[in-house]
Amino acid sequence: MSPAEAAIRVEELTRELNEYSYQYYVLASPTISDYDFDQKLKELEKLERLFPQLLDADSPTQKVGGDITQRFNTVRHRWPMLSLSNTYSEQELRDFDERVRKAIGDDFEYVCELKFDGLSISLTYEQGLLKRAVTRGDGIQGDEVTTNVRTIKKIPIKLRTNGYPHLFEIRGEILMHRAAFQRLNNERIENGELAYANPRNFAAGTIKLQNSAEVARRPLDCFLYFLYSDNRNRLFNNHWDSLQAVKSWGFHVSEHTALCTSIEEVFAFIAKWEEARHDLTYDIDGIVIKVNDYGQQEELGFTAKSPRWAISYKYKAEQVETLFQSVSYQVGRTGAVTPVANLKPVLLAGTTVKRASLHNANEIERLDLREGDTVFVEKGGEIIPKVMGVNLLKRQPGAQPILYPLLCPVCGTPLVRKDGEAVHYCPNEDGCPPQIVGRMQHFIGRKALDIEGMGDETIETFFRLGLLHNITDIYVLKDKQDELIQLERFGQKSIDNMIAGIEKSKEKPFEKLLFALGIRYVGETVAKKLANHFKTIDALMAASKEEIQSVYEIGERIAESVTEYFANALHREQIARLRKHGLQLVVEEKEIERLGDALLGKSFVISGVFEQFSREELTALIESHGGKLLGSISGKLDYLVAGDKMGPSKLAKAEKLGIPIISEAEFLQMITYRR
Ligand SMILES: NC(=O)c1ccc[n+]([C@@H]2O[C@H](COP(=O)([O-])OP(=O)(O)OC[C@H]3O[C@@H](n4cnc5c(N)ncnc54)[C@H](O)[C@@H]3O)[C@@H](O)[C@H]2O)c1
Ligand SMILES: [Zn+2]
Repeated sequence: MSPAEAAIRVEELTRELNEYSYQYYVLASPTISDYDFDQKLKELEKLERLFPQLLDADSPTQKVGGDITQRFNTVRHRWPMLSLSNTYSEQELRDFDERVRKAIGDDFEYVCELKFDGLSISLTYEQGLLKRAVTRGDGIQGDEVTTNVRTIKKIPIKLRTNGYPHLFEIRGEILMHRAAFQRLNNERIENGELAYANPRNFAAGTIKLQNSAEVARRPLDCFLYFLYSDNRNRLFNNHWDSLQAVKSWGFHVSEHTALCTSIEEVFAFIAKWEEARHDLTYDIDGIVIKVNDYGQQEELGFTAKSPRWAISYKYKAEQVETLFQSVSYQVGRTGAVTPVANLKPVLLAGTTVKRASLHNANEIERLDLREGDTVFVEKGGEIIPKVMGVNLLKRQPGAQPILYPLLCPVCGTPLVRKDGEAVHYCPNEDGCPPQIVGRMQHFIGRKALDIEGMGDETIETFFRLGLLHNITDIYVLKDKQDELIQLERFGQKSIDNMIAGIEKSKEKPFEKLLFALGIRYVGETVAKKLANHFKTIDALMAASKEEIQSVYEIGERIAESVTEYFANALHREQIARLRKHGLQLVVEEKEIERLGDALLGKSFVISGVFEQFSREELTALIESHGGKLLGSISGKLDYLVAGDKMGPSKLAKAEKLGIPIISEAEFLQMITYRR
């Protein structure tokens, strides 16, 4: 390759790798496998070695990938948080072992650990108390997410034993177990929210939420694997001993760790976990191998991006090739259309795979999927496997591209796609059978009106027989008992049960009903916020988009969806009928526990990061003292409670409108002094 050719290739690889990293770290939706990403990175490294004049300080080979958001305090790491060099091959691992031997001789040990597939976190403890938690960010500085990390039960807030240094930093990986991932992701799908692709993305997305109460609701775990402190070398000689010690201080350290004296033992560890990893309840993507002795680690040192005394051996995600047969388009409760590839059955990671997800039209286009193609299928943390690519060598000449349907595959209505969204929807929400059935199933579901004695199948059967056309029909079933008793497998006892369940659902609180309606983007939490703010369905129905959007943490997308829903005459008529049947359309008083009236009639916006309270806690304080929270700054606002790192535009707006800007302490005085 000539230097000119190399320069072109280096530029091309740099551009591609930067784009993939952005998709991976910032958008949390990778479009290339880790293996392919790492191969491209290695190709770039090689070119930079061959043509050193092409090496740029800003190259992806020199930087730790990651993102820093503007939403948190940015904190500089005392010790840089580096990446690890990685390999997928036995030979490269032997080369690593050779390099280590050359530098420090033959007398050393390795510690082998699992490579947890989560996000790294740095925790600082002072006097045995958790002071600060910071994400890796770009390796030099990261986001301070202490409030969120404090909700993780496996991370001690206060250490119980003695013997730890006065000040130390400990690093580890935050992750979500697969079972929790599937449960919470299914909930999101049911609520019409965007699903996460895998447990790692879910964990990373959770740690960066602004709402710590929501973080606490999502179970996260954390394994610790690095100790740093100024006097570390006086306390321990090596990494292994430090791991045993931090375990006794109360940290969660993996039990699947081994001390190895030869590279052959390392290979045995790798081979064991290649199989055994499927039995773990969380994902790992490889093994980390670290030189044990601290003195030897120092001798080996670091590159710009990673320590020379450690390496990760990554497992290639299991991939198989099979024939793609057709695409099925499934219509969900919210009208979202999901394309699924039907495949020639094939064995993958212990299960037979017949179908694989294609996500949306963009994905089909990206894959350039054609009829009769042979595809690569991979199993990630996802519920169903994913089509990763097409084997172009096996493409039939003249194969036709897959065209996304223009019409709903069930009801024939032209599909729509909103600006900026990847997903197609069938807009015929009140006439498209899977949407009607799905909405009724959602209505009776456990988290909605929780109607006992009625299940998904009952709904389907009743819909098919013409006994139910929409949710309001559920409340007239009691007048149709003569018809019901004729049905097969439906005795008097189950009818009685069901009718009792339906009657009981009339007492469910307004927020449950609001959630049960299945308005797009109105999940449980949003329903609760809207109910608490507007108090009655009439107030909500009369509210403008702007008024809805002014509710704390309610965005434009939700506001638009709610106003659209209630603008529909059919929906208004359904509400009228539900009212006639006696369902709860107002918030029962007493729902907000009142601590005082000091803030009665006053409205607040809170912005930024606070010292003593989380934003959630401040919200609760305002509401329990009779105050109201607004979502945005307007002339009607009484106070802006400003914390650290408040957005400059908010500040400017409040100043322009002459709205009093108060600190956390000033706010607290408002409620203590007047009580
Ligand atoms: N598919 C894509 O589009 C895409 C894009 C960018 C990056 N990536 C992937 O991400 C990798 C880069 O990410 P990275 O810098 O986080 O590297 P990495 O994930 O390969 O390894 C470093 C990380 O491993 C983690 N880790 C887990 N268990 C550990 C243990 N026991 N000891 C020490 N560390 C442990 C730490 O968080 C550490 O930061 C790339 O090599 C690539 O595979 C993929
Ligand atoms: Zn339809």
